[in-house]
Amino acid sequence: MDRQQLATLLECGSDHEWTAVFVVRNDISLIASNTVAEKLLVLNDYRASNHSSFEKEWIPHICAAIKQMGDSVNVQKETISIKGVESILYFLSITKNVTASNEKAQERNLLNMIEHTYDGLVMVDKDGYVQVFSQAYADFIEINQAESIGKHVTEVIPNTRMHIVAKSGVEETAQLQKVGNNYIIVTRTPMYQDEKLVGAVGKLLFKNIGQFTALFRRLNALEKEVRKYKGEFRDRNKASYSFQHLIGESRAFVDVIEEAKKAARGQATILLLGESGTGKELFAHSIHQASSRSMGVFVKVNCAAIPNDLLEAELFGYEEGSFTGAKKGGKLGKFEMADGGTIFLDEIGELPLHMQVKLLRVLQEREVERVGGLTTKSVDVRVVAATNQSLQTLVEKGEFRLDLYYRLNVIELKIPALRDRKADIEPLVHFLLAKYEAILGVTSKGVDSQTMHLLTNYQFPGNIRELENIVERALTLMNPGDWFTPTYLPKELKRKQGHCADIRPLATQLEHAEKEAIVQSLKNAKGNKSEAAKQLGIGRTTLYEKLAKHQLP
Ligand SMILES: Nc1ncnc2c1ncn2[C@@H]1O[C@H](COP(=O)(O)OP(=O)(O)OP(=O)(O)O)[C@@H](O)[C@H]1O
Repeated sequence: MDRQQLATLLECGSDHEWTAVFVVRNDISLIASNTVAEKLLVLNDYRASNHSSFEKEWIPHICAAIKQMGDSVNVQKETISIKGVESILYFLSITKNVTASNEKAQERNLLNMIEHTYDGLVMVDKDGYVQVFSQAYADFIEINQAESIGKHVTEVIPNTRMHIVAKSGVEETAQLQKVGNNYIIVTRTPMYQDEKLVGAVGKLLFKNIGQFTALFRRLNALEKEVRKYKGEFRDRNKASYSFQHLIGESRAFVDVIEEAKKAARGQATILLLGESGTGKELFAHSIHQASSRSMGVFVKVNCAAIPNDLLEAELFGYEEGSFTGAKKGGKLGKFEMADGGTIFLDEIGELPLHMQVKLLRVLQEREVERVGGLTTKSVDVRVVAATNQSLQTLVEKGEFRLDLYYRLNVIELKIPALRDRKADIEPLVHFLLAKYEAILGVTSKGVDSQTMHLLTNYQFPGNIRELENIVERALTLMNPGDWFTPTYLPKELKRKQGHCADIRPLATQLEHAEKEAIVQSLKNAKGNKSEAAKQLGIGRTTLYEKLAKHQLP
């Protein structure tokens, strides 16, 4: 074998399986393949050895090093003659262990990940000895990372409980731990392998309590904000009245209140009928408050106030991008908002026909479909509807669907007009007077009998709303502390009842007439008091007394 052949032999082998050849001549020379040289980097050391120590010490040493790398090795020895010189060839047939090297690579990746992902991480075995310690953690507590491995964790981390968790198997979440002058927040999790406790992993969540407090404050602020919005939503969508706010003692009124209280107990749809201003909305609020849904929201929809093309989106909501101008994230419809509560559909007679069909479906299926949506959502809502129109007439005219009318009219409550329950007028006037005195910050002596008489006999086409306006107007025009006299009633009301002049108490009118007569007679007598007394047919002393009484000069 010449040098060239030997060189080829030395460098043979593939990536996964390669052969290292060592040639020992005359006890002193050594040649190894480059592959082995690169891998073991100890070639020069072999060169210095002799044949006997090479075989006894270095071959086992090289084999051990190869095995430690996870590969397997097989040694063969052959005696050959190279250019007449006897030499010994050692063939090391090395097989790379792919699995082992993959595992090594995975381990390296994992450690790499730990270094880059976690702020601080420590892993101990079941006896509390450190197996892994991330650089960030080491930097934070100012220790040498490499030196920490293998030490007992209590020697590395002050006030640690890692060794306790590794023994107890009980997780400790978000615990405060003092490190130097700082408080840190850590989580210690026991580690199991084949259901056996093998150690624990500790994670540093916050490097100082300040970070945690800042996060905690932020969370608190967000929570407050959510509570505020929830509160605002509930405030805007809550029933503000209950039956005790409804004033009236007439038989007709008391009867309808009783019916409404019974209806409130169930879940059936209620239709409130009555002229405008009779208190239908107040009834709807009160029914919700007296029902089992009182903890839920009360959502009011005025069907007459919403433009036709917006009505569907308003009632059932819409999905994002369902039309130009649709809000990002879509919008909740009133039915969804009222889930668990009551929806009050005021002026239901104004609902356009195409929407009546959709409403009918919701009432039947108890499901809503958002505009632009592909799915339906079930809602648990009680419906209370109201109208001042005759739905039957609308049905006859083809403006209201008969099927919807029946769906709504499960329980019908008719609220009588104020003129049909005159006994309610007086208590209502007193109630409204007190209400508006408080609102306007004024006081009055009360309502005189003439005014009450006029009010009781008035027809009130606008019902209680009209009475409310009359009382507010009077209190605004009156001097503080005055009586509510007919002077402060609207002319229209007095005219309709043939009441042409203000009627004031007789004594007041007599006083006023006396003062007028005195002023007139003094004018006629050009200030001569004796002459004026003569004209008036009274004595001078009496005239002087009356001048003083009326504070005339
Ligand atoms: N029984 C009552 N006691 C006290 N106030 C009442 C009573 N009924 C009605 N009101 C008052 O009268 C006004 C009109 O009532 P409400 O709005 O409930 O009437 P409505 O029948 O719903 O009217 P519309 O048909 O015009 O919507 C409200 O300010 C309400 O507070």
